[in-house]
Amino acid sequence: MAEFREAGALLEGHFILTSGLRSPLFIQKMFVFMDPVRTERVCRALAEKVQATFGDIDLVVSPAVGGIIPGYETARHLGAKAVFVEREGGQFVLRRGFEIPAGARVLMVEDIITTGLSSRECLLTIKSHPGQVVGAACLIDRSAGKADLGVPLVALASFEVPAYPADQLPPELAAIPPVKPGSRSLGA
Ligand SMILES: O=P(O)(O)OC[C@H]1O[C@H](OP(=O)(O)OP(=O)(O)O)[C@H](O)[C@@H]1O
Ligand SMILES: O=C(O)c1cc(=O)[nH]c(=O)[nH]1
Ligand SMILES: [Mg+2]
Repeated sequence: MAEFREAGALLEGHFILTSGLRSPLFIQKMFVFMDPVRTERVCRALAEKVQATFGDIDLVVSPAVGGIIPGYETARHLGAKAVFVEREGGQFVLRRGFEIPAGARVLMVEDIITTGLSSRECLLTIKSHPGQVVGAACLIDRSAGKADLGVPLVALASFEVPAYPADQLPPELAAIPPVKPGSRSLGA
């Protein structure tokens, strides 16, 4: 978390998350990923945890946009290849000629997990291809382990961050105009 704090990535306000939930805290991971040296440090640490938990990995698959940089950098430290899925008509698909070879030991790498919805969508797409999903990894798990991905998850940091349905906002949050920083449902 110190790396995220030092990068100025811990933002306070009123945020609309990709799940539609509202939160007073947003982790702007791109403020970490804009610094290659910092990104190397956090992803090396994640790769060490992954290696110790799952063993060798052949291929990392990440959900665009946020997962692309940590997926690539974590793969580099694992000695693996890295590809990503991206949204086409709202669904994650493997485009650009990327393939998941049969027999490959596959790791899903996400930047941040809140509800786990994006990770589950990504895993569903991965499982529609050959390859063996051995688990998932993320830099920050905002659910403190509550999100169920259906595969084992390794998180570099894990803590519970408040998030509320839009119709159950505490008054101090309702008083702030909301912003939506993520890329889900952005138009063409
Ligand atoms: O666990 P969840 O409730 O799904 O929330 C976490 C997801 O939200 C963010 O992505 P977002 O769709 O906002 O777009 P981005 O990857 O372009 O930042 C983040 O990168 C995760 O993918
Ligand atoms: O849940 C999200 O959409 C989300 C939360 C967060 O802190 N950072 C982020 O990029 N996305
Ligand atoms: Mg994302």
